Amino acid sequence: MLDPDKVGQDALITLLARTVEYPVDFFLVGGSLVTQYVHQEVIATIRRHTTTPIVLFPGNPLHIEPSADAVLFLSLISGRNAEFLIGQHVIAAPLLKSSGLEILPTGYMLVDSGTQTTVSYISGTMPLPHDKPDVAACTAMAGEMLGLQLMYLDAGSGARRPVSPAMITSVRNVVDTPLVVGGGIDTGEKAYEALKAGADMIVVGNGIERDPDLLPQLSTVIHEFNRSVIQA
Ligand SMILES: CC(C)=CCC/C(C)=C/CC/C(C)=C/CC/C(C)=C/COP(=O)(O)OP(=O)(O)O
Ligand SMILES: O=P(O)(O)OC[C@@H](O)CO
Ligand SMILES: [Mg+2]
Repeated sequence: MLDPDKVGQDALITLLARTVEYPVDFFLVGGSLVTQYVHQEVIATIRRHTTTPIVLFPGNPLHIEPSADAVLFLSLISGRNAEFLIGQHVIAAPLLKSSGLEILPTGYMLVDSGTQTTVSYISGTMPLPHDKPDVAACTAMAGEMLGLQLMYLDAGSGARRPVSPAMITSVRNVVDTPLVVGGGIDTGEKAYEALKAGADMIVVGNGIERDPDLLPQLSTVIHEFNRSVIQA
């Protein structure tokens, strides 16, 4: 995940060069609260260096940028704030319709990580309790029944503790949609735990921003994990 406010041009180019050797599946571009509207520039830089698909991760309709490939159309189903369940979507719909972006209807679930996260504050919602996998499972089930095509469990950017393996597994067991997990994954071990518990995709932001050497470590972990799944 690339936060348009945090990625400097030089660091971005260095990171993009490293993804040639250690590829990622997608670049997520976005943030809850963006202060520098440089999505277009960040996307143009990514395009100059790779052909990896670019997916918007928007906090509100101002973050829509048609030069990306797709957008996570997030409905914040862990919360009870109508604005983030459907309100912002009504505002964004005509823009998205004419944008040409692929729309990925996503059940977005915030999970408590011990401290208040930017997303929880900005959305004015309470996250799911960290130790209640059943609540997460029922939320995801309802999201799938409503037609959402992707589930995203997020402990929030820079979370002290990531989503627990128990919660990931309980969601994995009840829905057929792909499952994305993010927030606080800053070591190879945490990435492996999330994959082993049932995540199909992991999102890493702060960890790689802080330590670019995490990228090769994660790449190794993911390759080893995929190899072990193929052999089993
Ligand atoms: C319908 C459209 C286009 C937008 C609304 C989308 C909704 C409902 C968003 C849900 C709530 C929200 C504010 C999500 C933002 C998720 C996000 C991009 C998180 C990235 O992390 P940050 O919270 O920015 O991390 P930092 O605190 O590290 O900057
Ligand atoms: O920055 P981190 O903690 O990796 O979190 C990424 C993403 O899941 C945040 O929404
Ligand atoms: Mg941010």
